[in-house]
Amino acid sequence: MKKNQLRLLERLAGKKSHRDLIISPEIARTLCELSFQINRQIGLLIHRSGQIEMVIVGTFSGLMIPQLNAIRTAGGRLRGLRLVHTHPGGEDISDDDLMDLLFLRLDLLSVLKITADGLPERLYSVHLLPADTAGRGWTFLPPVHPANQKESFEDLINALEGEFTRLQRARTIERREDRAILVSVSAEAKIVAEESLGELVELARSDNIEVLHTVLQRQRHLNPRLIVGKGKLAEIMIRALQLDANLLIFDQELNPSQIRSITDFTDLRVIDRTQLILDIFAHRAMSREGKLQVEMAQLKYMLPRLSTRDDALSRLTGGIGARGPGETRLEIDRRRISDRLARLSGELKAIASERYRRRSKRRKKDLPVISLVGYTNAGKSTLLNTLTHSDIVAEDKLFATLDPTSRRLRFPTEMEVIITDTVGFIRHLPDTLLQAFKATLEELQEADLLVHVIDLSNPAYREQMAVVDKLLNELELGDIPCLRVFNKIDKAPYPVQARAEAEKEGVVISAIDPGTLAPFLERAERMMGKALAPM
Ligand SMILES: Nc1nc2c(ncn2[C@@H]2O[C@H](COP(=O)(O)OP(=O)(O)OP(=O)(O)O)[C@@H](O)[C@H]2O)c(=O)[nH]1
Ligand SMILES: [Mg+2]
Repeated sequence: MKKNQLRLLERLAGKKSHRDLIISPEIARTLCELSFQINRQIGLLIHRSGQIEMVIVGTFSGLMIPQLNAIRTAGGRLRGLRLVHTHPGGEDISDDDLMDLLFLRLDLLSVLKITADGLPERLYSVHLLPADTAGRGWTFLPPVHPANQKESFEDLINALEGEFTRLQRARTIERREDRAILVSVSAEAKIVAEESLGELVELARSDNIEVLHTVLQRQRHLNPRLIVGKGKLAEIMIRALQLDANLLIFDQELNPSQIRSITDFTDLRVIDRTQLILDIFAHRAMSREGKLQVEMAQLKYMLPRLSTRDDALSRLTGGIGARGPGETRLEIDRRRISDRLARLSGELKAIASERYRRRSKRRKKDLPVISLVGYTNAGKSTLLNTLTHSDIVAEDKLFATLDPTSRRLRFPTEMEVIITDTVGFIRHLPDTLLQAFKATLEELQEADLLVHVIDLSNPAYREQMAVVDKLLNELELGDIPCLRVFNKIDKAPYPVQARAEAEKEGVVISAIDPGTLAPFLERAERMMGKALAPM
């Protein structure tokens, strides 16, 4: 580039364009002339006030827009910046341009086409819409010659911002909650993917997150970098903007580089299923042990993700300072986390041995133990409450119970047992969580009888049973006698069939109705008797 060209460019950077026009005709002309001479795209980022914030020189066919975080915004839903750039190649708005508009939430994006003698030919513009029309979240303005702009740009932007705000205000009654779009990208069968996404919705609700929209994308091959294709991601971003979402939750576990590349495109917080479950656990844990276990799981999840040098991480962790000069800060954090993990593991061991001591005491009294296990929300706590007239927390939320609770139970025949309630299982249970809760779950090995509670009213109850059976095996509990209890018969869609089916494998109850529990008590007692009989 020649010196005088460079000087012209530099001078552009200090200029102010007309605030009521997309671009001043004189500036458009200079831009076209220069772009024509150097045969590269040139772009201007113009603030809503008209101030030119940045001049970007690209290649013949492309323009790299740097991170915009540092540039002041105009305080609205849109970014307060418009991009006007030349296309020396002569094409109008391209797909890449559209992506920039969407991902950067620009006020507007324009392309200046250049004539054969290097003058402005037409200005092509596109902007986002507050609500989809004809299935699209953006619209094109009629092309005009820059010297012939009739419409007020300021009026256009004010109207757009006004509409965004109005729609959002109408939608937003309660603003304290997180507002999320849930995304599943899966190669699994449709029904499996749907069930899993449905469960993700329940998980989000259980964590007090408002679910605004769900996206199910089935793909045979997952995009390794972004998981979803770029076009799909763009669509999601528009929805997020229109619905005023602040959180994106993926049903699939995201690896560090995926989180990073997705957050490169958006300022939404991005988390995955595992983090959501960890978050629920973090909110629910009551006992000291539970809290330590959850913290351990969270740190373990975070550790491998610390190697990404990206502020995505600080969004991911909501606090841990990830960015520093070079790797130094990260290294320290990493070490600090390792230290903390070591301390946690020590404390947890101490608690476990204390529990072991208590347990041996209980053993001396020789009360047999029944442990309730099962998928989350199956009705374990409800059953324990009904059986023992207690009122431990049982609610229609996933993972209502985290801390194990024990109660005494007297059978009709006077046999006395201890009955314990445990944390529920779920498909894709994060491994870090399973590891962290292993100590508590190992207590299940002391059980004389496992009672596997199943929610018969859930269409996916067969899969849920399989998930629980698999986890029980993994925890080496497969050898303990197990009674299947099919619960919620009152709510089952086809009760007669369901009952016939279930009674082949276990007993059928409705935990909210004490009158239905007799077959369960009888069978449990018989199995206990057998289990306790001397060999
Ligand atoms: N209709 C009906 N609802 C039930 C029955 N048993 C439990 N529920 C409801 O199902 C929901 C979950 O019950 P919980 O007892 O909390 O389930 P849980 O297995 O302890 O769940 P987590 O602790 O989250 O793993 C609650 O809203 C219960 O009222 C039943 O037999 N019939
Ligand atoms: Mg429970």
